[in-house]
Amino acid sequence: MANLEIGGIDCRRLAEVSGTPLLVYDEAKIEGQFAAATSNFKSEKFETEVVYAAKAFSCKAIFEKAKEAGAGLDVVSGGELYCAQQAGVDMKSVYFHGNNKSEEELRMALEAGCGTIVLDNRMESQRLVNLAAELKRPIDVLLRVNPGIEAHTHEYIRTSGSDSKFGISIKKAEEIAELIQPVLNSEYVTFKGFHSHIGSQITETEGFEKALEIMIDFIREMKEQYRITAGCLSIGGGFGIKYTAVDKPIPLGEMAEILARTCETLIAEKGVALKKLLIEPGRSIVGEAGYALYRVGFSKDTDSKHFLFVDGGMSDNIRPALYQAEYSCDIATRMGEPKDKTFCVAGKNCESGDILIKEAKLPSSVCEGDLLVIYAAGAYGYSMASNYNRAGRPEVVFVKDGKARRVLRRETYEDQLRLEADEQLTI
Ligand SMILES: Cc1ncc(COP(=O)(O)O)c(C=O)c1O
Ligand SMILES: N[C@@H](CCCC[NH3+])C(=O)O
Repeated sequence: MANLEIGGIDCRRLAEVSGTPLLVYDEAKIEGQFAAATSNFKSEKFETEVVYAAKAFSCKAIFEKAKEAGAGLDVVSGGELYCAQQAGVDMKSVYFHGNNKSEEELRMALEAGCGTIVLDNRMESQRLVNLAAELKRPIDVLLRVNPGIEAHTHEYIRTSGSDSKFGISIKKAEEIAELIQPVLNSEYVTFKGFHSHIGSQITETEGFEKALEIMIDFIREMKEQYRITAGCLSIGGGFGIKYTAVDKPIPLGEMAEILARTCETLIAEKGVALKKLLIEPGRSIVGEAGYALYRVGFSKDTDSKHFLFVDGGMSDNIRPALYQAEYSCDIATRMGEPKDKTFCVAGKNCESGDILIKEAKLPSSVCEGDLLVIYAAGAYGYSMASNYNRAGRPEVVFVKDGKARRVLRRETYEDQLRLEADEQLTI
């Protein structure tokens, strides 16, 4: 009976030291993914930049890894921006996204010296121009447009259909040109180009190639029809990873290379001068590097199911309940044993939908006290975790070369009570 090792460390030891549920990141895998993206996303025709999408997993330690890899940072809230500041990220490399940034967040970005705001709509464009003038702070902008591509992924994580809440439909060229006008007249805000993002967990190149073509045609149209020059294009993130044997993603490095080459061909064909191309991977950087370790508790048989309960659940990984997302798992303390029984792996949250894996083949010898590992748990698990049932968020450790470091400590009952208040409000 063997135990799973991550980064040269026995899982049982990790669980003994840190407790469970525990999120373990193999640092070498994170570094490998950053390197695959940055080294393959290169061109002699234009500048390139890899921007890590913080929403996939954010904490100071991962922001530091992005910085070391020479990647920029995509943030979508004051909270992510603040964390980036505290991690010592170069604010010039920060791209601030979001469809409804508050005035407070826009001020914060301007005051922090954030490099680029990715504008979403007309109201935001005018608001930013006014605020930048008031604060006398320079800032670059990209405008998010919606190329209208239906990506092959779950409907909740598609972002680019014509009714998406993000960006402005590419069909509304005149409206887009009008929206950019105040920026072009602004002393402080500089229009750099366009952004598009077609969805997430996309495993084929086709959607991205299509998006590139549509966006490059659009850049040409804006130049010819409206004399608006967009030197910069971000094609967003969304590169898929392998959750189960069904997923056959294109490796991130290959994807990055294909996008750079496709863009070179397209700009040559269409006679478009592009200064810079960006990608914004999130999931593909951290997803497969993350291992969720749970302690097995009780088990029970119902009419048609063998339930195996673990000490976490939808409060640390909402994805199965929210998107019917599928994962693969093992009993980390029984590696190599025959997987001869089908279990339904369920969490401990008070919700029937709190199922992590509907049908998992595992050794029938599994018993209370064993450890269960869910693979590819590094993206959108911790970042979408909640305190449902006052479950505390798990501890997070980074492991590498037989060494482990805690990067986020376990959330305690006391941490939660710190938010309690009993103050009379002056209304
Ligand atoms: C604008 C934008 N960029 C990047 C990403 C990162 O996506 P992913 O984690 O799928 O790479 C997202 C999320 O889907 C996004 O909305
Ligand atoms: N949170 C989603 C992806 C949304 C990406 C953000 N636009 C997931 O877990 O798959």
